[in-house]
Amino acid sequence: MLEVLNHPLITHKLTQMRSKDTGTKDFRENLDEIAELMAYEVCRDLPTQPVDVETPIGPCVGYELSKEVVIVPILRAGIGLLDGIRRLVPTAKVGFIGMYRDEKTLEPHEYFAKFPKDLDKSVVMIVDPMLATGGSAVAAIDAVKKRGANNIKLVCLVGVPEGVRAVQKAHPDVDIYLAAMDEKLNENGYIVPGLGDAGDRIFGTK
Ligand SMILES: O=P(O)(O)OC[C@H]1O[C@H](OP(=O)(O)OP(=O)(O)O)[C@H](O)[C@@H]1O
Ligand SMILES: O=c1cc[nH]c(=O)[nH]1
Ligand SMILES: [Mg+2]
Repeated sequence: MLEVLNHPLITHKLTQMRSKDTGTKDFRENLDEIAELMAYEVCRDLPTQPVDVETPIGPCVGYELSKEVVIVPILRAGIGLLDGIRRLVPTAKVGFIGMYRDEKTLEPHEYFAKFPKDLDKSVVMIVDPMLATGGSAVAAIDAVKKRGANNIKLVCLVGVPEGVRAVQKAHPDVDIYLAAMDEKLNENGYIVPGLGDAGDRIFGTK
């Protein structure tokens, strides 16, 4: 399943992020707001179970979330999506996977991994602003599957068809959510038009 949200509020904020004139503070704030808006859509099909509740007027059957949610940002840039999603799912647990892309080969390299227990019983949301070649996302999904995850959503801001195809080929069971689908990759593996290097723009490292 691939869902490209294309929501006017998200597109407006993403347009501000795309501008090369947008500084670190506004870039981060827009990303945080988009994460919250995306979370609302991504959570639409979370499983629920009936629960008996006594209101001040009488008994009723309500519904509560029946599975833990585990958010897994791909370090570094994925951190920019974490707080916005957690505002909507404050009980979510958080796992981390550190991944950098070799600038020449574009191959992902894992340098850190720490996950909560029971990934096999949870809905696992892997989050990263950029889905370029798809190498980092595929490797992150491999890592959580190795630890038992079987209900996985990949949440990215900007993707390209190459990256989506790579994830769908390696992990056809994973639902993919994008705020926008861009055109292509350039010769350096950057998304065109994209928004540049997300990690550098979030953390001011360029
Ligand atoms: O789809 P891919 O071709 O794998 O590229 C996407 C990855 O590249 C960026 O991370 P980067 O390696 O720049 O690390 P950073 O988050 O520390 O900046 C981005 O945040 C993704 O993780
Ligand atoms: O366009 C891109 C591609 C990979 N990583 C980024 O941060 N931006
Ligand atoms: Mg980067």
